[in-house]
Amino acid sequence: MTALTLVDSSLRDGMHSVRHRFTPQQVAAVAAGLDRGGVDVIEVTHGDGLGGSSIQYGEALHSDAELIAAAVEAVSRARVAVLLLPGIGTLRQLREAQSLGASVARIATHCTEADIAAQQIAWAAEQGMHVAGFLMMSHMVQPAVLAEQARLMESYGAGTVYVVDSAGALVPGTTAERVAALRAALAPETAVGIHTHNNLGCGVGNALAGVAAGATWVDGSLRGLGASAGNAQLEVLVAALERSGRATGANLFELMDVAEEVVAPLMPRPQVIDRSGLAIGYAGVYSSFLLHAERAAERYGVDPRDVLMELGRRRVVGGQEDMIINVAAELAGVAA
Ligand SMILES: CC[C@H](O)CC(=O)C(=O)O
Ligand SMILES: [Mn+2]
Repeated sequence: MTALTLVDSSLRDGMHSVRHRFTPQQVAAVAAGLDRGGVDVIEVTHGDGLGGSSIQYGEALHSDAELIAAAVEAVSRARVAVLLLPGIGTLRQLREAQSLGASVARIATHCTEADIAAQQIAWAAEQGMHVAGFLMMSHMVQPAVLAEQARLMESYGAGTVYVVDSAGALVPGTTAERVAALRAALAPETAVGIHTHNNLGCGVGNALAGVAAGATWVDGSLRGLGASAGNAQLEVLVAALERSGRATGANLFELMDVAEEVVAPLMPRPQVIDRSGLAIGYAGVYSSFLLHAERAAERYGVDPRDVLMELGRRRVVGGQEDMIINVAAELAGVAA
């Protein structure tokens, strides 16, 4: 059985929860703990990836370069990964990250837009980085369609392709179908990854289902720290994997300690599934729609959950935020 690659996203997906305000000292403390805990890959960058710091996505307190350098310095065996979304981050920023010691490049696109990552994936693979293609909002397409997109990423040079449940809208069965479709479509030497969110309370369960279906790169965050309802809680995931007979190579007690003593004090609030997080997962829409939906709903006197549900039914994706006002107005029976 292929060994699992355990990936931590606390210092990247968790950035959304702390409004991109981690300091190099905090990054170093968390990364050192994850390294001691036996995590294989530690992802560090702005929540929206390299170059994400902006008025649009939220200004970070420190540059990606400072944070990557702090993580690289703090680890002795784990690899440091960076996220890049084509259109937000640039190859120049990826080159800088690599020169600072990042050796894994996670290149993310919407689940039907793998082709926009051809250049970035090919470049990073040529530089000798391990490239993980990240198919976001994977619940929005059927498994066969997702598998075609994964094959595109593989053809550009990705060594791993991920099913990414950005909205936390998958459940164990629909997760397993997608992972199995990728596993069947990709070459045996290409790994399949699983990145889950907890909006429907299935973060850890979906990761387990993904691993049972053939995923070998598996993501989590300490204490679940991540966007919206958070990610699969890494220390819980490790315990559950071990109890399901999959060795992780991690030191569980060390991870528990880092989660409790280092990460928990940095969290603005416990990572719970509140009604907003649950509505995002139930509707299957981008978590960034929430604020817009709440504002539009208030303006037109409707329930934001109804707005989110209708956006989900219409399969509205990032970039179509102007639809949110139209939907709220339509639900209120008035012109936008
Ligand atoms: C905006 C990037 C996004 O947070 C990537 C990710 O972790 C996801 O889609 O779940
Ligand atoms: Mn995520």
